[in-house]
Amino acid sequence: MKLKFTKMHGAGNDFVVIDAVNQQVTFTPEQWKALADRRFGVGADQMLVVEKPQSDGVDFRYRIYNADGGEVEQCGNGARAFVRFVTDKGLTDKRAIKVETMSGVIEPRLEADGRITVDMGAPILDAVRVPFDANGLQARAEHEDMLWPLEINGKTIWISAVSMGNPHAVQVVADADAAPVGIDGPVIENHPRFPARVNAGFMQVVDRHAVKLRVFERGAGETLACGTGACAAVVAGIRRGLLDSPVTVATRGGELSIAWDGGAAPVLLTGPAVTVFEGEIDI
Ligand SMILES: N[C@H](CCC[C@H](N)C(=O)O)C(=O)O
Repeated sequence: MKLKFTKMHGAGNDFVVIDAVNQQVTFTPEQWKALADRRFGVGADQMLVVEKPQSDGVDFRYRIYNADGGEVEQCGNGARAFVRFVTDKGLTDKRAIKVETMSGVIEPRLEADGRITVDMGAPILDAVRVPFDANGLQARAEHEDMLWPLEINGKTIWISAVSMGNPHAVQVVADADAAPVGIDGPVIENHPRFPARVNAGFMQVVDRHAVKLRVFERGAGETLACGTGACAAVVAGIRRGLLDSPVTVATRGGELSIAWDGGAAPVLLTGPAVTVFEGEIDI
């Protein structure tokens, strides 16, 4: 079939965005993987599929597929690209849009300055719901947080387990640029204590309102930015007593801003969303 798509990115985390309101899209994981391939396909970290809503009181549904073809629960940078897409395509004239995802309804908003703020909902900190198997592990309390030991490549790392609808393992490192993201990232991603696998965050604290972050993403490898990863890292940093809201997150692809008042308060993610080109592909 001929598939129309829009290539977009949010701080360098890049997407193939598809209007499934006006075209029928039912692909296999192999087809999603082929679309994401940077040599034989269009190339992207994730594919975002915009559909009519299934629930009342919601404007759209959007589905997220990783480069490995697997469907996942949430994508923070993708939520911003979604807003830019439906606005620019004239699929809505709203500026605050209710969109349902696999992990629930979120409400991204197009700001007057063109940036987009997404209410990502409250973080999930109960290990079982991340999901993280903590059985038999001895946690280390730090401020409000619980740090868990993981055996990785012959060493023990201490991680915060946080879900933003999707699972994250966040560790603090002295130097994000020097962190062994390519070596430890895949081992963390596939660690048996994360039954749904996990996104691995490497956070360097710059000051109480700024961090540098690299994320080895589940199903995509290291990306230039990870929106839910930035949310999870800031939540972990605030709970560890290392950060105060709001926090500027410097990623390799650009800056994100995260605000969180703690507890059951929502995490607010603000950042850019850019359309790169329109395309069509036979798939
Ligand atoms: N790799 C993630 C999905 C994309 C998240 C990321 N691109 C973001 O901006 O939040 C996962 O498997 O949970």
